[in-house]
Amino acid sequence: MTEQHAIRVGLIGYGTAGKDVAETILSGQAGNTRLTSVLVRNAGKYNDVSLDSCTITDNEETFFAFRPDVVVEMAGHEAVIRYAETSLQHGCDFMVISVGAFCDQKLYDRIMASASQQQKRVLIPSAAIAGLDRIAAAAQGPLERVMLTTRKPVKAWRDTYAEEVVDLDTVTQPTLIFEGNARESSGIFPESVNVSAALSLAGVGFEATQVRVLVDPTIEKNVHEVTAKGLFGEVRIEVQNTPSPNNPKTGYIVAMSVAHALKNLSSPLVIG
Ligand SMILES: NC(=O)C1=CN([C@@H]2O[C@H](COP(=O)(O)OP(=O)(O)OC[C@H]3O[C@@H](n4cnc5c(N)ncnc54)[C@H](O)[C@@H]3O)[C@@H](O)[C@H]2O)C=CC1
Ligand SMILES: O=C([O-])CC(=O)C(=O)O
Repeated sequence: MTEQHAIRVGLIGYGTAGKDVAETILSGQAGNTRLTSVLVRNAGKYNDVSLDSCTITDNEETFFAFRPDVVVEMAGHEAVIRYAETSLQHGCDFMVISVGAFCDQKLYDRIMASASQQQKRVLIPSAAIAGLDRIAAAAQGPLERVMLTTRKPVKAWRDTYAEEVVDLDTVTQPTLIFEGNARESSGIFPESVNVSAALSLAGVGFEATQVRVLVDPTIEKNVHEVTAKGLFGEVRIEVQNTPSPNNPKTGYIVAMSVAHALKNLSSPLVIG
């Protein structure tokens, strides 16, 4: 494939993970892709940022005028609500990391209908979690249990729902702050437990996916443990993600996973 045929990428959000994704594309780590435009909320904040020939804009029309093949959302639930259907209707695939927004079933159904109608795809990279391929394969047969346990250090829980249920300044022991299903966890933790939504969509859905969330002052990394049992057998997968210094809620691996998913779009070899 020549540079001329590079996959055109439009990025929504230039925060912790979005910036890292932009860098991977510019450095060639995301395969044969080209960053055409970045949609931000206030372009004036980025006057000093130079991304080769890519345009940073806060204007939706300008963003889509660059005709991206794939729009990559790295901006949060509100951006999914606002731009998923619009992206598909502009003829773009939509790669999404704020998957928890899909806990709104009506929104999810509308987005899926748009994707089918436009013959475009919604792409969900593994991001902070692992084993989605295994859970999706295992869901081909009966699955009797899929469970996620998410544990993060105190600093990852500032400015979240956790502050309503635990005193983050004094907590010394691992403390359970949520137990329920993924429909609930995706909505309660929009910035921290999107992984529960990705797991649901891979496996047994939002209601049947069980979720436990802990504030854990004894750990340094963001830990996600997936367990599942079914006809296929059993699996237990634990990831320990190094938190990004700019946003300890998010691991470095999130942008790396998006880069890998983008690379898969143009690679002759697709693994996973
Ligand atoms: N699926 C997964 O495993 C993971 C998903 N996430 C999701 O990714 C999101 C982003 O993570 P970070 O980069 O760490 O957050 P961040 O807070 O560092 O960056 C988000 C950026 O998006 C921008 N933004 C928000 N709404 C926007 C809009 N409508 N248009 C354009 N830009 C907008 C913000 O100004 C900010 O610069 C999180 O909120 C979370 O929902 C994060 C980690 C893992
Ligand atoms: O990066 C992580 O550990 C996971 C995360 O924030 C999310 O799922 O929203």
